[in-house]
Amino acid sequence: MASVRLHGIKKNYGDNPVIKGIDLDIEDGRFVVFVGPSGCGKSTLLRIIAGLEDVTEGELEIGGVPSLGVDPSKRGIAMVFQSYALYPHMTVADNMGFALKLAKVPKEEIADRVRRAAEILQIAHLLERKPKALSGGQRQRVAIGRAIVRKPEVFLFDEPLSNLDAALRAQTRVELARLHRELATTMIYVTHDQVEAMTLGQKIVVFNGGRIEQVGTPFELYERPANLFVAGFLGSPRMNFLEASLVGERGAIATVRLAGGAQVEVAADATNAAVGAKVTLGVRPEHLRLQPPEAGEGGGIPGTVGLVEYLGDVTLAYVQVEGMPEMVAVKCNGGQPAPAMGARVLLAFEPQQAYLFGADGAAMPARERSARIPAAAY
Ligand SMILES: Nc1ncnc2c1ncn2[C@@H]1O[C@H](COP(=O)(O)OP(=O)(O)OP(=O)(O)O)[C@@H](O)[C@H]1O
Repeated sequence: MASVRLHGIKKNYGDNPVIKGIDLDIEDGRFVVFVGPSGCGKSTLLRIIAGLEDVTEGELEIGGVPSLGVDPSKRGIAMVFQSYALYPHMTVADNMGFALKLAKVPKEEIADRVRRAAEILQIAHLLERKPKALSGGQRQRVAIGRAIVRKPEVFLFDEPLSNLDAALRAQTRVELARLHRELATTMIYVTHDQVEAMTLGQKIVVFNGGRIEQVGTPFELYERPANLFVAGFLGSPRMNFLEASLVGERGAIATVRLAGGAQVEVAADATNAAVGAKVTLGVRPEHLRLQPPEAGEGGGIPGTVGLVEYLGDVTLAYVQVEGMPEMVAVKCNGGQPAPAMGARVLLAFEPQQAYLFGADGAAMPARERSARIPAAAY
């Protein structure tokens, strides 16, 4: 097991800066997920840790040892790729033991380590098969087994589940979490799938454009996104954003006016923003309630139901906000009657469940929400 420390890491491909200064501490034994949109540099960073890419600038320590320039085979890491990269002419057992054979580990020990890894992954009955006689999920387990037998200090996973169908992805996700509990080894996992990130990561690192947007537990990132990017990245459908201007603030409750004219309250400390400042109101689809328009007393955002999607457990209603171009997504409990298309409604929400972002995209702090963060995560 080992910690991983990145300091001031930059990487250019020619004139193109793809990693723009990364500082990150990964504690020993943690499961850390790198997540972000395509092209944000997360795979490049993983490959830098693995020693498959040079850096332009910066420092890397694995287990407290400066590791840039150290040969990949000497870094104590094992990497599992999206393409399983198994040797087709070798049996599962030979595939799993191949790196040990190259390292001249005695035969009996190789057989022993392969057998133990195969038991952990429940593929002991497949050891004599060739890869072509395996399903995609089984091949992926062999690829993971090949990493386990090397007893690495750090596992690196680069989108290992993307070639599996949805059901198998879900099952393998659960197995990876179990594997991490059993081995208690540091694992760094790259994905663009927010469900994988939320379910596997003890710590999630959200990347965008070669930079880190936020680091936190799944709970922290979902409940307390630092900015518009993180707020919009995690959650499906994503958080609704509505342009607004600040009317005033009292006792950490801000009042904002939407471009369409509606005035609503948000639990946010807007004392650093001027009255009239442009802000963005953010509300997650599950925090909105559809009310009849005559319920207007308590305030709300008037609109018209433009589209209804019945998904079984939930129904999604998309509401066209009055006087604004935006459609707002609302998650309605599947047990409730579906709202009618074309119905006029008021969108209501609790001030504590909404967010306010300044003109620079940063979230304004909210005392009430912070209090809901549990002390110990995971
Ligand atoms: N060998 C290379 N030469 C030049 N540019 C590269 C090279 N490898 C990656 N890039 C560029 O670096 C950027 C980051 O790529 P990277 O693969 O790290 O992104 P990613 O976040 O992992 O995306 P994806 O999820 O699509 O794999 C991209 O713009 C990519 O085009």
